[in-house]
Amino acid sequence: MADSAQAQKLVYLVTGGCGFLGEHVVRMLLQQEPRLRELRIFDLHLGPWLEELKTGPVQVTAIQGDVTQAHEVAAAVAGAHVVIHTAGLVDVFGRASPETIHEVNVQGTKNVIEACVQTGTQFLVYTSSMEVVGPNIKGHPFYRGNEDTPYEAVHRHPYPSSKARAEQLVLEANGRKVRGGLPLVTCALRPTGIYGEGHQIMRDIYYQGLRLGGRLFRAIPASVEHGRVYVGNVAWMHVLVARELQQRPALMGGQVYFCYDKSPYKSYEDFNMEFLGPCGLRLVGTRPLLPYWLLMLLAALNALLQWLLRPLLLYAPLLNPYTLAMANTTFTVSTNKAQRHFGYEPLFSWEESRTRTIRWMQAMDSSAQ
Ligand SMILES: NC(=O)C1=CN([C@@H]2O[C@H](COP(=O)(O)OP(=O)(O)OC[C@H]3O[C@@H](n4cnc5c(N)ncnc54)[C@H](O)[C@@H]3O)[C@@H](O)[C@H]2O)C=CC1
Ligand SMILES: CC(C)CCC[C@@H](C)[C@H]1CC[C@H]2[C@@H]3[C@H](O)CC4=CC(=O)CC[C@]4(C)[C@H]3CC[C@]12C
Repeated sequence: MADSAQAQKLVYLVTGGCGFLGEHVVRMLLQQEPRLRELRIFDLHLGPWLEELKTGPVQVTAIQGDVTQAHEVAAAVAGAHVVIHTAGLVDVFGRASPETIHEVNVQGTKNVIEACVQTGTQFLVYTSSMEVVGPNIKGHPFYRGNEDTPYEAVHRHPYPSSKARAEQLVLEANGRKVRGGLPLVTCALRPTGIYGEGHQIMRDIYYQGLRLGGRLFRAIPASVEHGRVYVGNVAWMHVLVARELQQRPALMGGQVYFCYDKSPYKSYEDFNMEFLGPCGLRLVGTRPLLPYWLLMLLAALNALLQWLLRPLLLYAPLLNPYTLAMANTTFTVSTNKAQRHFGYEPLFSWEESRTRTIRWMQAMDSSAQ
């Protein structure tokens, strides 16, 4: 008892802890980080599921706050040993303005960095994205690349631009002196497209398929590979990187790591069918049903409609020029940098990741009926 009381001494803060990834990070920390004394969960919207966590041995503190408000961030960070900054505005559908995306993703990250410096927090893990690399606007493929693969990263869309700028700020902050004189140690994790329990886009595509009579129509050639990674493994990587950053600051400080696991390389649609298929949906066509030029036209039309309707309503379909380019450009990673630097191995096999995701979708399905 005395031993475990002594061992439980660390305070962690997870920003965005009620989001899709954030919730998995929170639950993973509670399961896998025995040195945890207090876990602070900071989010704009707090989830009701937090209540059930408050009965465990770790003190769980829910903080409703906004990363764009420097004073709220500083108050949450004060006294924390480690910050895992997952909060962000994930919008590639034109729901939010470019200014708002920048404010949350860039200014929010600046506020987190400054809060660490001012209050003396030494370890900061940032959830970046594959999108800081690509796909770029020229549609160049990134085929099974790693952290050192040369690639022309060119951003125009507000989301990847904001993630790239925020990642740069986090990496540049590595080594800054925090209050008390110790150096800040930072690193960034770059997930590819995350899937798993709680994935909103998968849910949307599933309901779209149901509306279309249980069918989805192939839009992208099966040969275009899109990188995907299971949310449980992304969460595990966050827990491990946060722990090991404290042990190996010289090696890991200022580094970026792609998030990867054993999920197969497939096209975006074929990959989704691994889960949607067992839920009764069918992907129609071995080749795209519409020619690419027509899809581009439809995507452009959607963008025009979004602009025209904006004063009246928010029209934000899945298909727009940006999402089409994303889905239609090969972007996959093949790396072992996380394994080499901090001993990462996926916690969940592909079979388990798949089963868990299917189980979640089937439960969603039965609760909807
Ligand atoms: N979903 C994906 O496929 C990928 C996501 N990422 C990154 O992972 C992180 C988490 O993404 P998801 O969990 O998918 O998104 P999400 O939208 O489910 O979670 C983001 C969380 O941040 C919170 N948040 C947003 N604005 C905030 C603000 N101003 N102040 C405080 N909290 C705020 C939201 O309330 C939400 O709970 C993001 O930084 C995203 O850029 C990176 C790669 C892929
Ligand atoms: C109807 C179209 C032909 C298919 C649309 C699919 C798109 C909605 C998705 C294709 C690729 C996705 C993105 C990708 O996985 C990388 C991402 C990384 C992030 O950091 C956030 C999410 C996302 C932008 C993801 C969003 C949905 C797609 C664009």
